[in-house]
Amino acid sequence: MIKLENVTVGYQGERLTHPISGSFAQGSLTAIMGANGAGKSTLLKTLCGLLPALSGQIEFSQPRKMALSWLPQQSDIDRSFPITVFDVVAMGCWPNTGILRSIKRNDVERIYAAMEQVGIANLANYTVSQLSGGQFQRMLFARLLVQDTAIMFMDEPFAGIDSQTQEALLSLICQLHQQGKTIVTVLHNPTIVEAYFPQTLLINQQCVHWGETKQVLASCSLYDSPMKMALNFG
Ligand SMILES: Nc1ncnc2c1ncn2[C@@H]1O[C@H](COP(=O)(O)OP(=O)(O)OP(=O)(O)O)[C@@H](O)[C@H]1O
Repeated sequence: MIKLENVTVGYQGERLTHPISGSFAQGSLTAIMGANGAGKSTLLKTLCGLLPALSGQIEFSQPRKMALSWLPQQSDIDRSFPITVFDVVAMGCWPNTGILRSIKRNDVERIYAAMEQVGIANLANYTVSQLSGGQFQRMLFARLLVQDTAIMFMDEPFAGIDSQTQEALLSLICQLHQQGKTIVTVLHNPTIVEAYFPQTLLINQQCVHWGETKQVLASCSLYDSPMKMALNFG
């Protein structure tokens, strides 16, 4: 479980969000929603420990370092770095092996199994600059599968990908949820959120809604206009 008590996030002391209190239960599947610039990515980075909270407390029921993995926004990643798909997916082993130790045969099998599961085993020797957006996103999911942590944070995993890849990745998220993972995903599309995500955390500077997705979306007065809602939570 991850418990938040009056947590605010932001930069240089300037808070982006209303204080957030509540918890991500073990095994829950939650969407974080809010307008552009509302602080969703900042909240995710704060939960991961990459940024300090401006105020409040975040408590993990297990040591955070080994328990979580993070799928960053594609725009946060330098795709010109000369590294192969295999090597990126192999980074999922680092929490267990350390950066400098070589991976074992068993790890290589896990890496190939993960690439197979997301349909990119044939791209193992490609460099990341040679991948399409959807292939790149599948690669990041393969790394998450290798990391195999109890908690998974994902930042806009479907941004800029085709509907077939989106379906494949949504089905993977559902499988991971069924395996008991705690999954927190930043998303913009209310139709996907309503169909697949039982819990929603809606944030902006003035208020926070957190609970069952239907109730959270219904509490938003713009619920009848998904597009308006995605762009302008108020
Ligand atoms: N490193 C940084 N230093 C200062 N301000 C930042 C930094 N990173 C982001 N911001 C600002 O913080 C605000 C929130 O950014 P964030 O990326 O968390 O929003 P978001 O809700 O994820 O938005 P989007 O839906 O557009 O991805 C934005 O106004 C952004 O300009």
